[in-house]
Amino acid sequence: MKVLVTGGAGFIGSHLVDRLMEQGYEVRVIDNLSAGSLNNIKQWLDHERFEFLKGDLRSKEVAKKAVKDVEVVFHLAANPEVRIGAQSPGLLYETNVLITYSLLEAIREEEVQYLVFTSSSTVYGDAKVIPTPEDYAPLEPISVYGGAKLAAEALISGYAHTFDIKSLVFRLANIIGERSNHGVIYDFINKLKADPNRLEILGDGTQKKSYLHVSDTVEGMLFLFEKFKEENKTYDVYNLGSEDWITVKEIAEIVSEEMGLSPEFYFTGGVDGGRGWKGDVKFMRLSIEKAKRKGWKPKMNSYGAVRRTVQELLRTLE
Ligand SMILES: O=c1ccn([C@@H]2O[C@H](COP(=O)(O)OP(=O)(O)O[C@H]3O[C@H](CO)[C@H](O)[C@H](O)[C@H]3O)[C@@H](O)[C@H]2O)c(=O)[nH]1
Repeated sequence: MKVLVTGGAGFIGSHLVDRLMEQGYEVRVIDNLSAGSLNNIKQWLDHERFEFLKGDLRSKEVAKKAVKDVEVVFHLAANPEVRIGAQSPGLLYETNVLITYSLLEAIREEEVQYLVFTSSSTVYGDAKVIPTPEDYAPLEPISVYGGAKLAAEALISGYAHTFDIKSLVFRLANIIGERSNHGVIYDFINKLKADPNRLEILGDGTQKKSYLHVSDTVEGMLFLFEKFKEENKTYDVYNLGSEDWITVKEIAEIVSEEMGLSPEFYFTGGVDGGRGWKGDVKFMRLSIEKAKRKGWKPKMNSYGAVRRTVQELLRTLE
C-alpha cells in the first residue's frame, strides 16, 4: 500500500515514517524542510520503497503531485509554534488551514481513500472539563494556532462527508521525544547550555499539561487507524495523550537533574495570570477513554516521557 506523509521529515512525521517503513508500506514524504530535516529520514532516502519530495503544499500543483497514486494521506505538515500566533497569525493560517485545503482539493481530485490528520489539544482552549473528552463543547480555542487546527478539522469533516474521503483526526497532547526541535524541554536544555547557573521559566511555572512520548503517539495513531478502517466510518476524532500531567517547574527540575545542574529558577511572570505567552493553555489533560476502549493506551506517563526525552535530546543535540 502506498502512503503519503506530509511533514514526514519533521519530528512526529519522521517517527511515523520509521514505523510505516518497518511495516512494509511504500512511503512518499513531502516536506518543505522549513522545520523538518533530511537528517531525520536519512536511513530511508535510498530505500526502494521510499520517495522524498521537497515542496510546499500551499501550491495546489505540488499537492496534486504529492497525493498521486496513494491510498492514505497522513497529514502532519504544519507550523507547530503556538506562541507565534500573536505576531504572525497569517503564517499559522497558511501553514495549517491553507495547506489543508490545498491537500483536500488534491485528495478529492485524485480520489484518495483515507486521510489521517494530526490536530491538537489546543482546539479545546481553556476547557472547563478536565480530563477533556472529544465531545467537549463549546470548542473555543484561545490561540490562533488552536483556531487554525480547528478550522482544518472542520474543513476535513466537510470534505469527508461531501466527497466520501474517510478521515481520521487525532487531537494530540504535548508530544515530546527524540528529534523534537522546539518546545519546553528543547528550550530548557538550550538555555541551560548557555547559562548553567540560571534558568528562565516563562509564565509562573504552574502551567500543567499532559505529555506523550512520540513512540506512544505513533503507535496509537497506527493502531487506531486500523480500527477506523475496520469500522468503515466516514469521520472520527480521537484524543491522544497520557493520563497524568506535569508542571513546567517540575519539567525544569527534571531537565536540571538530568544535566547534573542546580540552577536558580527565575520566573518571567508571563501574561494573563502566569501563562507563558498569549494563547498558552494553562491546564491541559485529555480524556483518552475513547482510545482506551479500542485497546490503546500509552506505555509512558508524562513524567516518564519527559525524563526519557531529556535523555534522548541530551544524547543527540550538539
Ligand atoms: O522556554 C520555555 C518554553 C515553554 N515554557 C512553558 O512550557 C509549556 C509548554 O510549552 P511548549 O512550547 O512545550 O508547548 P505548547 O503547549 O505551546 O504546544 C505544544 O503542544 C500543543 C498541544 O498541546 C501543540 O499542538 C503544539 O504544536 C506543541 O508545540 C508552556 O506552558 C510554556 O509557557 C516555558 O516556561 N519556558
